[in-house]
Amino acid sequence: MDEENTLLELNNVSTAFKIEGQYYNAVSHVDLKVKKDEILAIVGESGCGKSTLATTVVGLHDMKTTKISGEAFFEGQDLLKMSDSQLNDVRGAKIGMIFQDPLSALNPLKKIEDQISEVLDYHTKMSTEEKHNRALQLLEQVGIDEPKRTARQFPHELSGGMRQRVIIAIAIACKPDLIIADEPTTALDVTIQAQILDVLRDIQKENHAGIILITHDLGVVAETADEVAVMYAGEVVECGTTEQVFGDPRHPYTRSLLRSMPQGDMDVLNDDLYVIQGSVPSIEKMPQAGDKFAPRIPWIPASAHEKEPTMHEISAGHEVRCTCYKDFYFKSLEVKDV
Ligand SMILES: Nc1ncnc2c1ncn2[C@@H]1O[C@H](COP(=O)(O)OP(=O)(O)OP(=O)(O)O)[C@@H](O)[C@H]1O
Repeated sequence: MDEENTLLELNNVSTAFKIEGQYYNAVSHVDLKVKKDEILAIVGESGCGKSTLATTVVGLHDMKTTKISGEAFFEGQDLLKMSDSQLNDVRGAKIGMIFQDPLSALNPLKKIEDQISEVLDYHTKMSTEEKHNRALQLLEQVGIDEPKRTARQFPHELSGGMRQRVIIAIAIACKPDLIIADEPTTALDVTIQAQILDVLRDIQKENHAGIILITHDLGVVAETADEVAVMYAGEVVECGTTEQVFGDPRHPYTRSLLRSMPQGDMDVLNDDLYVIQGSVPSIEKMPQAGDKFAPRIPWIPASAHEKEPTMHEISAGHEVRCTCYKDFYFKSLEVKDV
């Protein structure tokens, strides 16, 4: 791992929410690195803690009901120790954020240009003319055909894809070093999704930014990401390059996810789509110790799991949690073999 290129380094990050007087972990002991010029995808089913991890990094939790521990070094400073005003300076300037629902992220009462100017006002000393020119340049950069027209419009006058482009324009307005995109294409149809991903990739190349792309869409990951971290029940269960994780998936959860998508996990029979047994437990019901995925693969004997699962290096940079990957097999195959 090239330390000089590391933009963000998470060490042992945990986030717990207070529910009826008790704290429960939504994110547990996460170690991750995001490098310059790279897209790290965080994948997993709904409820695995992907968004919580992202909002933890940028300090968007109500600390009256949230406990956060660990370190998140960004350009040498621990984001988790920053005051609100320090975080306000970082968010929008050095870290840009793109969230799932572009309509709720935009102010319905303000014209697009004013919304872009707002972030420039907060973080730069640009003149009115400079801001105007920068807004048009940004709209062009994110692939809007008529920047002047769009600049004068309100969010409701734009299509979903256009709104998401505007959100990206706002997120990159100050040329952030890191962009966090949480399900940026989920609300969009497939053609528009591909265009938005192209925009993100272009920006990453042009600005040399690092991107954290949160998604449950493995197709998007395969096409876009350089590195992948698979999360289950608040933990990273497998990480590595996209080639490593998709080409040689090891953790039972990763293998199940890949097998549940068309053309996934080619080394196993794929004539029918696999359905992962059960669902992600709510945080109150999450197993507190042992392999959290074990209840969903009950045919694997308890002795295959570590009592306190740790990460194991399969090859340089490719890590998998728990030793159970060595004994895992798909139950449907067992049935077919009979
Ligand atoms: N503010 C909160 N208070 C209590 N529990 C929360 C809070 N935010 C999230 N959770 C719980 O934490 C767990 C992780 O949620 P999170 O949204 O991070 O998952 P996710 O993988 O991003 O899922 P999705 O794709 O649906 O957003 C879930 O069980 C969720 O219900």
